[in-house]
Amino acid sequence: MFSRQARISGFGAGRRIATTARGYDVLRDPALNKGTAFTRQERAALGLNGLLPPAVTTDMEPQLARAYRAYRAAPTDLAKHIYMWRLHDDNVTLFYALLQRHMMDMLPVVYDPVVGEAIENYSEVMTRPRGVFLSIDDPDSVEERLAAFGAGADDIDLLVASDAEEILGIGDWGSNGIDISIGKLAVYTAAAGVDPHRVVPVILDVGTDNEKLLNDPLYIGYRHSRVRGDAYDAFIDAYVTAARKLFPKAMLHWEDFGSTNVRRILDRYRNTVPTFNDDVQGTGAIVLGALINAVERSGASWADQRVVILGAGTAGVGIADQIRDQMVRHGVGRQDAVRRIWLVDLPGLLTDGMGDDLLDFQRDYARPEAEIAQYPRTPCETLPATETRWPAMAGLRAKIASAPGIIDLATVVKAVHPTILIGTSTTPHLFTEAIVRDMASHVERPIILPLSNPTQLHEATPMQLIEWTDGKVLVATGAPFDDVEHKGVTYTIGQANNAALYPGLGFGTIVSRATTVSDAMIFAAAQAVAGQATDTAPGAALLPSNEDLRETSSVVAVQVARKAIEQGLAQEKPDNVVEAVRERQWWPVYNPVEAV
Ligand SMILES: NC(=O)c1ccc[n+]([C@@H]2O[C@H](COP(=O)([O-])OP(=O)(O)OC[C@H]3O[C@@H](n4cnc5c(N)ncnc54)[C@H](O)[C@@H]3O)[C@@H](O)[C@H]2O)c1
Ligand SMILES: O=C(O)C[C@H](O)C(=O)O
Ligand SMILES: [Mn+2]
Repeated sequence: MFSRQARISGFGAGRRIATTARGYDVLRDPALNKGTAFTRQERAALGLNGLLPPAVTTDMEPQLARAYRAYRAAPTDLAKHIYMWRLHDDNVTLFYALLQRHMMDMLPVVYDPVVGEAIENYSEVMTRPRGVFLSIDDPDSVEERLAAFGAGADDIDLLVASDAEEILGIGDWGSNGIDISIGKLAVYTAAAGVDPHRVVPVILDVGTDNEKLLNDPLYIGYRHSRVRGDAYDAFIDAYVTAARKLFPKAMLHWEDFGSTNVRRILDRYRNTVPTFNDDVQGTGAIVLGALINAVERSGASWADQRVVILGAGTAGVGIADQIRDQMVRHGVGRQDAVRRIWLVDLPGLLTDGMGDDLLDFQRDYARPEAEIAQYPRTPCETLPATETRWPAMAGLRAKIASAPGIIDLATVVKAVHPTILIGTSTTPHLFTEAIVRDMASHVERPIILPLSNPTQLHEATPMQLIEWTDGKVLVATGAPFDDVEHKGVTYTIGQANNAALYPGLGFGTIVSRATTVSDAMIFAAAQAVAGQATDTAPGAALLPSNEDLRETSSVVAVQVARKAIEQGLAQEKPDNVVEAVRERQWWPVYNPVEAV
């Protein structure tokens, strides 16, 4: 990703870079390269005369203009994504300066939704490898491979790792999933100012069950089915052990694991390592942020909410846990709070009769059989036999599909009259007009969050929800959507994507060097995001705009670091947390490069 030839002192603007590199070695190092922005003195000292055209453009503007033109000329979103990462190969500073200037345009190209397309086509997208590839085929080499990255113990703040079993809502993409670790880290830098030279993207290749990849001669990963069980756990442990040893100050971020592994991994490390799972906790917290504002605007109280969640996997139950805790904060008993949440998945409403077939983190929410005995059952087709992504849920559905049949979403909505409906099912169109109209007929301001990424997987579009509820809905979505006009009101759609939360959560953890990431730190992050969407006019978004991501993330980081200090988890306790966050932020500005 960058070379170690450059030793960088200080943070942010004004730091100096000293290098022993000369000539092409300077230009080929994306951390050092400034292209035409090298001054005449730097060109002379670094042996660049003759290797650059004569124009000297130290204020970056002409470079930004050139790069933006090239970006616009790329014919498709995927071509734009590839262009951006080629630019990054060339000049990291210019990449982030461009991204920051055109955040609303470019974030969806570098990150979600286009990152999903890039992962599906990664053999075309990959040019220069980025990050670290670890393999379960060679668990003894984990430390050696991480060490090959070339960073010292004090050089790394953050690692993002994925085993790519459940990328967004598009399933298993094996080693191609390195691009989600890379994309998440780009957002950390663009949003929060995490130094892009102090991070490591990691892919944990445990094989893939994706037949398409296994049969693709261009596939870049290991060609065998996913390894599970003890060997899997030992491999994860080898990664954590090596990462902790080599980079003892770094935070570990987990991304896009499958629902049968995700909680076990999180629970194993959360009390001893500075770590969080973005899909469980980051998502839970950004959704809670949106709901804090939605419930307030609905005029109802937290104690009166009834919540239906479609898709009871990693994200769905992560969200349920945050909602449960929020109800408890508002005086509801824990068991009562659990009873106000209904989880619906492939087998329909989850009930306690499903017993051991449920995933461990779902069990608390299973409805008592006695309660649902009278609910009508719907016979339904089972999934195609090839469906392997959710064996537990698909198996349960197959068991009950024809007799007695499942209790489907429409039935649950009819019976429960939810105030909040959330979609994390990876399946488009499941919030049908009939279901939404039914919900809206029983509640003044239905709160509906279709969250399945990428865009085309959303359970409904904001335009549909606004139309079907005649503008009464309070809506936020996982992917970015344009404003919707309805009866003279402009509805701005807040994006409930964890990208608005995890960068600040991670940066606050880094700045305070917290030893763990506590529930209170996560709640502080949710409150901090919610507090920044203050416009309550009709149609106003429930969350702050991504245009303001730097601002939002800074506030989140400050609140998270303060909470870590307050809870005694911080190893660094600056008197002025705001100043400490500001000082540590990396900005895409050119700094002087000195020859040594
Ligand atoms: N907006 C965000 O910030 C955000 C964050 C995390 C995840 N997500 C999205 O949420 C979705 C789920 O992600 P995850 O990590 O929880 O995946 P997961 O695999 O852990 O969970 C998906 C669940 O959906 C269920 N499901 C599949 N088809 C269904 C159907 N037809 N009806 C009901 N349930 C069905 C599966 O059985 C599984 O339990 C993805 O599309 C992902 O992109 C969004
Ligand atoms: O990556 C995203 O856009 C959000 C989330 O982490 C997801 O898995 O969908
Ligand atoms: Mn994710």
